[in-house]
Amino acid sequence: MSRLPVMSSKRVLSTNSSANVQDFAPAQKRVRKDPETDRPQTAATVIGTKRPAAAVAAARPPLSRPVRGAGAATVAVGPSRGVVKPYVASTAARGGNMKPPAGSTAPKTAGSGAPRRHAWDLKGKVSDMEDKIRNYQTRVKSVNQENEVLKGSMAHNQTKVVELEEQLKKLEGQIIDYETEVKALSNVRSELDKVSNEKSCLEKELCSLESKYRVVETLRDSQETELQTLKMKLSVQESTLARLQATLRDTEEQVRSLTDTVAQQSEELHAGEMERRRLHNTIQELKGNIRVFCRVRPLQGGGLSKHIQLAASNNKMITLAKTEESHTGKTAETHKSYNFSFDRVFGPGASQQEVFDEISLLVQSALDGYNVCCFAYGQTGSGKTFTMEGGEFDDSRGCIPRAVQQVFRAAEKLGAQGWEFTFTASFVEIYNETLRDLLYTGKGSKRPEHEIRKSASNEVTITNLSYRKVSTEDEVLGLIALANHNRATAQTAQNDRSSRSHSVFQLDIEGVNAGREVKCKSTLCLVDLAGSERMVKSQSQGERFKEMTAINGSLSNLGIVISALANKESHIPYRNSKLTYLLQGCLGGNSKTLMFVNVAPEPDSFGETLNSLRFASKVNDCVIGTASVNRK
Ligand SMILES: Nc1ncnc2c1ncn2[C@@H]1O[C@H](COP(=O)(O)OP(=O)(O)OP(=O)(O)O)[C@@H](O)[C@H]1O
Repeated sequence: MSRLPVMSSKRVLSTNSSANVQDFAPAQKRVRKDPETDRPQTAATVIGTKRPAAAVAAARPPLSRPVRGAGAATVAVGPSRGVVKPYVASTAARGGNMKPPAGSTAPKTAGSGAPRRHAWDLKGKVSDMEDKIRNYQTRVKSVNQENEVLKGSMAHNQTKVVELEEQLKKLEGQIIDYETEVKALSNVRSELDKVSNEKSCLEKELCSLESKYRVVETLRDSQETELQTLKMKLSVQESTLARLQATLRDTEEQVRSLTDTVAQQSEELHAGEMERRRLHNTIQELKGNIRVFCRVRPLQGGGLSKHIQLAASNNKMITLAKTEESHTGKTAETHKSYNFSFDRVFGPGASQQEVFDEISLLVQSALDGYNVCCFAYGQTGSGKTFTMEGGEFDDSRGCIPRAVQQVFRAAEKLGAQGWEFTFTASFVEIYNETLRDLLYTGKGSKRPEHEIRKSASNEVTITNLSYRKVSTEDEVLGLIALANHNRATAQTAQNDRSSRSHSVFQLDIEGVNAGREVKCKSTLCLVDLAGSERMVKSQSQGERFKEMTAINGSLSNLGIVISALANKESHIPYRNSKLTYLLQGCLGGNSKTLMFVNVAPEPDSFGETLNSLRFASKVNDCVIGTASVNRK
């Protein structure tokens, strides 16, 4: 690591010269290198012999020799060997390191050329030895000093070593830290790689985005241009709008005034509608609350009937004329004619529409809140069903479908004036004084029985009868078809039954004008009566006798009721027959009644026609009291 501190040992080593190292090297090694060591130790063998003093003095080394020059010799003369080496040999081996002091006169050793002491010069040798010893002592002292220095240095170095060890520990800790850091850094590096990958991806994306941006910029520029154009257009439009707003304000003002006018006119319209109803009713009352129309059926083979004459001057007279043979035989024949006057007489050529036009005013009265009852009276085959129901084609449709159509159309028109209507239809047959629901759709075996009930508010209802809510003309026509189907089923079981039963179609009408808090309620009742022909008692037997009794009873009671109403009798015998009981609400003071007397033009029906016209004439003479509207 470059951050590691430089070892101080280098400095320590630099203080010691290579010579010093050699000086303090082990003595053995240096001895081996010394050539003097191979030489025979003659000096040792001559210890104790005398030598001259001068020689000794000459052989003595100078005292001022450098301490370091004797280092190796000190080791060489270590006490472990017990051998004293000659100083000369050791110093000679050192070369230039041990320089003798200048001016020294000591005899040279054999190696260096110094004079050798003679064998006898023991003193000189001793002196040399003493010199050597002193020299060695000096050197030992200096070595000791050096040793002390070295010890101090060593202690210092040891301290340093401890310090360095501590530093080393620290550094090892640091290394661990650094290694951890390195690991972390390698993680960082991998992260960095990832990031750099991501970066390159992002750069690519950026490139594509930049190209897109350029496209968008182009687009923006074009849109800005467009925007400018639009702004210009907008300003034009704004000025137009301002003009239009001014116009709108004027128009709103006009609308307000028109709304006021409409409200005023609506008031007037309502008042007008009420006035129309009042006048309409007045007219109907002037015409009579019970009216009788006579209708002559065309001859089945075509042509004109001879015995029925209709007044050409008006359409209210009918004359029955018959020429009979004289019973006395005095005259060839007797001419008898019977004149009858009705509210209206329709000849064989009268269309269904012409007939309906006359009763449509009464249908309007039903919508205005008056009970209306319209029934057809006449012998079998005289045209009652044709008048009331008619045929399938539009032209031949009878009073019931036309009345239904008128009711729904008128209700729709009145809706614009705030009226809302609900309609309930029922269709019932009275046969042999028994009621039968013609709108029944269940199993024949489970047909319920019916009773006529009168509520506290004098409303007549039939128990278990189907009362169907209807809202369209088609729904009602569907119910009429269902009723005809039910009648036809009964007819096959019992021949010619329809001629011997009364069928009563009732449409209950309820109108509400919520805005004006006005309500009205009425019933439009359209009845196809059973054939009115009388049967000779002797010819009527069994069921037929029972039927005829029931029919005659109910028809004659109808006449009685109408007569009682006309005479304002205290008791009106409604309950004497199912027919009058059921029609109670539609007959009398609170209703408008229309009777069709249908006439068969055939000569053999003369008697029945006469009877029918007589009955109708009686009814026509009745003036039933003023009808009151069912309005709240
Ligand atoms: N005004 C008329 N114009 C043309 N055809 C008529 C007219 N009146 C009745 N008819 C025809 O005469 C026939 C008998 O008429 P319708 O069935 O209406 O008599 P009805 O009195 O109802 O008889 P019933 O009492 O048996 O029911 C029918 O075929 C009918 O189409």
